[in-house]
This record gives sequence, structure tokens and C-alpha cells, in this order.
Amino acid sequence: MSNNSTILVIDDAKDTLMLLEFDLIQAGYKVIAANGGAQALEILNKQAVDLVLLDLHMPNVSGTEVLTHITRTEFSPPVIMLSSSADENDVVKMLDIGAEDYVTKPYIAKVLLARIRNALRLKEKTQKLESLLRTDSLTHVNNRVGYEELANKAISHAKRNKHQTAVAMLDIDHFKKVNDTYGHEAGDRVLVEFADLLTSCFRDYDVVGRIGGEEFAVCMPNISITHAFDACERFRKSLSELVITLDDKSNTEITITVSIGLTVSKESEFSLDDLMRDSDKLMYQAKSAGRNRTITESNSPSSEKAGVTKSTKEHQKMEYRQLNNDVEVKYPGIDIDIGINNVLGDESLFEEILVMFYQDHGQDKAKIAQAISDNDILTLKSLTHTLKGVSCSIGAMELFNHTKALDLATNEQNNQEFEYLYKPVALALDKVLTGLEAKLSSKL
Ligand SMILES: Nc1nc2c(ncn2[C@@H]2O[C@H](COP(=O)(O)OP(=O)(O)OP(=O)(O)O)[C@@H](O)[C@H]2O)c(=O)[nH]1
Repeated sequence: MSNNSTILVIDDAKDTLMLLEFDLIQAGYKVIAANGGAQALEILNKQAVDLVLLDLHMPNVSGTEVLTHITRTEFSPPVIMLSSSADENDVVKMLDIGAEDYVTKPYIAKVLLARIRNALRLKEKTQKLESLLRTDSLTHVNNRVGYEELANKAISHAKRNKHQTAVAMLDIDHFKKVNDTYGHEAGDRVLVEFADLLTSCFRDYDVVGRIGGEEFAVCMPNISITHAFDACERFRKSLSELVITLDDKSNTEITITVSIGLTVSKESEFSLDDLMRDSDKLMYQAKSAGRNRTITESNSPSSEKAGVTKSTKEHQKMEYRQLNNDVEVKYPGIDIDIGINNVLGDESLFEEILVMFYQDHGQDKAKIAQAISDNDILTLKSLTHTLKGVSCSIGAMELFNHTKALDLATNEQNNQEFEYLYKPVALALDKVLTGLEAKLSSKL
């Protein structure tokens, strides 16, 4: 590491600077010298360095000020204080501000070099750990933490430049079947191939992340909805043509498809959470509408409200509902436009499905509460996952959103959050069930 590392040496004493430069270059480091705090700050604003050797007492801009500035910057390099003061208060103060180490002058070259090696080793380890924290170990794309961090940065930049940002949520279709048919290893291999293709299909500055299991996201700053849609469709088509050959005896070939929900920011104020939530709903609509497609607000089955052309029959149905003022009130907690569209406009079939929902999920509240109290993650996961999918299909979007949050927490084994996330699920489920009891009492 030493040969590639650049060290910024800051000292107002010319002779110390020369001596340090000599010792460090001899040891194989690249050296940048600054004869005071002001010059050092200028250099640090322009270029990154791997380590800083900093004198404490300097005229004008002091070592304390330089150190404080460095520790406040992102990716700050480690700083070793190099001072003629052996005052214990100085040592404590500098270490408390954030110096990595404190060496007194006159220094012993081999000791100073050992301390530099140590600080650089520690920096390398910290960087590795930080990157592991943000990277999905299987696919090597960003994990949720890394994705959100980078996407939020990209969004701030886009907002400053008044650019639109699009977010796509992507979920592999029937992925469970891949695991069940070919085994978990094959499933892992599919995830890796999916992530590789995803990374290669989008632009370098788009942020790609694995959000959970078989769900991925792409944040696209500075893009129009048309271009974002084209990019998603290009990926979707490339994926459907990708043949994954397993390393088993018979070289089994697998093909997969993906469902994609896509949203673009409309206002100047928006958040990553908003875009992800909206895209997620559209992605579930893509699943309900038959999978292997990209759904945006303009081609969503529930986009009549946004003025998208629909057949006359469907328009008449809408108008009838609006005239009877029952769009909102018919089934509390349920957007019947979404639900009815998911059964291709067949209202009586939709009603039958609601009856089944009531029968199958009437006890979910108690079952979920029990699973949380038993800390039975597998049962909790299975209950929330199913409830999430079904609530989206019937158009119970509030219930869907809350169940989705709980489902995600089970993926991430976020046990502390369960109780907190359960409450809105229970309320939304109550609302839907009570509404169904009131409207369909004779059939339940
Ligand atoms: N091999 C593998 N499987 C995973 C991983 N993470 C999650 N899974 C599996 O992904 C599957 C997800 O299945 P579901 O969410 O039921 O959905 P699906 O089968 O993809 O069906 P749809 O989304 O409705 O099209 C589950 O069986 C999980 O066990 C992983 O890291 N590796």
C-alpha cells in the first residue's frame, strides 16, 4: 500500500518539511508539502490524499483548525499530529477532535513510519468494512443501505439542477419456482446474472441496488419518463432473451422474466421514499396484470383517473360508479378500480374474490400478532408476504403499503420494528374487513 499512498505534510518550519519529505519519499510514499494551514486547506479542497501529517502550532490557520476541517469532510483521510508539544492536554484535545495518532518532535523516523503504516492499514480495513456494509455479498450491487445512500445523493444533485428523477422497482417473476425446481444455488446464480445484466443495461450514473430477496431498484437521475421507460423495456427484453445455463450434469437452461414499476418525479419537491413507494405499487400492478411488463402511471390499469383512454364499456362503468357516488365508499380501504381491473372488469368475479379474501384473511391480524409475539419469523414472513400480494390484487393499497413495510422488515430480520409496523397493518386490515362485513354480509 505504501508505494501508492499520497501523504500531505503540513508544517510551517521549512527544515521539518524537507526532512519529512526526504524520509517519506525514501519509504516509497508520494508526498505533497504545505507550508501552513491555509495552503493545506486549498490542497485538500482540490485533491484527495491518503493520510495527513499535521503540525499543531502554526501561525494564521492552526493545526486544530485544519484537523477540525478535515474531520468534518466526507471520506476524511487519517491525520497524524506531529508536534513539538508533549503537553498531555494537547494530545487529548487532538485525539478527541479526531486525530488518528499523535507523535512528538523530534520524531524517530522508523517509529513515525510504523505509525503511518498502521494508520493506513486501519484506513484500508475501515474502507473495506464500509464497502461491505453497502454491498450485497451475493450480487455485488448496492444493498438497500448503499442504494438509498447513493440514490439520495443523486436525487439531491438532480433537485439542485432542476432535473427529473425516475425510479424503477423490479421483481423477478415466479422466482420461488426457480428455487423450488432447481435448488437454492441455481436461484443464487439467477440473482447474480440478473444483477449483472441490470448493471450493464443502465447508465453508469444510474444507481442499481438489491432491495431484498428477488427485488431490485434503479434510480435514474436526469431522465424523462419516455427514456426511463425505454431503458426498462430494453432491460426487460434482454432479460427475457437471456439463457442461463446451470453448471449441472445436464446443463439445464433457465429463462426468467421481470415485472417492473416505474415512476418519475413530477414536482420539484419529492423524496426517494415517495418514488420507491409509487413504483412498488405499479410493480405489483404489473404482477397482477400478468407479469413480464413495465407499468408506469400512464399505462397502469388504474390510470383512468389520469385521463388515459379506456374502452367505452369501461368508461360507462366508471361513470355509473361515479354517478352513484360509490367509487370511494363501496368498500372502505379498497380502490375498486384497481381491483376490478385486475379481474378484467368482471365485477361479480371481483366480489367473489373479496368474499374469499374475507374468509382467508379474516384471522390474519391475530395470526400476525401471534407470530410476532412468538418471534416466529418464518410464519410472519409467509403471512405478510401473502397478505401483501393479495391486498395489492384487490386494490387495498393502504393495507398493501403497510404490509409491504412489515414484509420488508422480516426480510431484513428487523425484529425491533415488528410491533411498530404491525399497528398500521392491523388498522388497515380492520378497515377493509369491517367494510366487507358491512357490504357483503349476506355472502360472508
Ligand atoms: N436462491 C435465493 N432465493 C432467495 C434469496 N432471497 C429470497 N429468495 C427467495 O425468493 C423467493 C421469492 O418468492 P415470492 O416472493 O413468493 O415471489 P415469486 O415466486 O418471485 O413470485 P412473484 O413475485 O409473485 O412473481 C422466495 O422463495 C425466497 O426464499 C436469495 O438470496 N437466494
